Amino acid sequence: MVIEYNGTILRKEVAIMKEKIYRSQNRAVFMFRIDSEHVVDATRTGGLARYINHSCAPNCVAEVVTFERGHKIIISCVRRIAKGEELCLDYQLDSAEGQHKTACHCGAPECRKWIN
Ligand SMILES: C[S@@+](CC[C@H](N)C(=O)[O-])C[C@H]1O[C@@H](n2cnc3c(N)ncnc32)[C@H](O)[C@@H]1O
Repeated sequence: MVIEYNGTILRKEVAIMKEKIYRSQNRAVFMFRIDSEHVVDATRTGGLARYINHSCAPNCVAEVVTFERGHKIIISCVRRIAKGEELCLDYQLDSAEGQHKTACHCGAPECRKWIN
């Protein structure tokens, strides 16, 4: 394990509402979808894991561990990581359209060009 993705677990509907509020406040939004019904909101309560960028050839993977009393998102490495190397994840975001697409700058030879 490298780090846990901390934050507040929200139902999907609440997360959608909160995201609108954060955007209206020009706040950067940090959210991680656990499953179709739950999201971890790290915008105000999260730790350093929220700053991990996307890569199409990541050195880390995020796994959702489900407990009786909730969920945890555990980030582990998938290969040896050199000192000073940036941690990165494949966000595996649903594909977006038009202006909602974000160009990927991961620089990997196998880059898919978009993060969503
Ligand atoms: C969870 S934040 C990652 C931390 C962010 N870079 C920061 O400085 O706060 C996710 C956002 O970072 C940017 N990002 C992350 N990985 C990227 C990539 N490979 N290419 C382009 N933008 C990326 C996108 O704007 C994305 O919505």
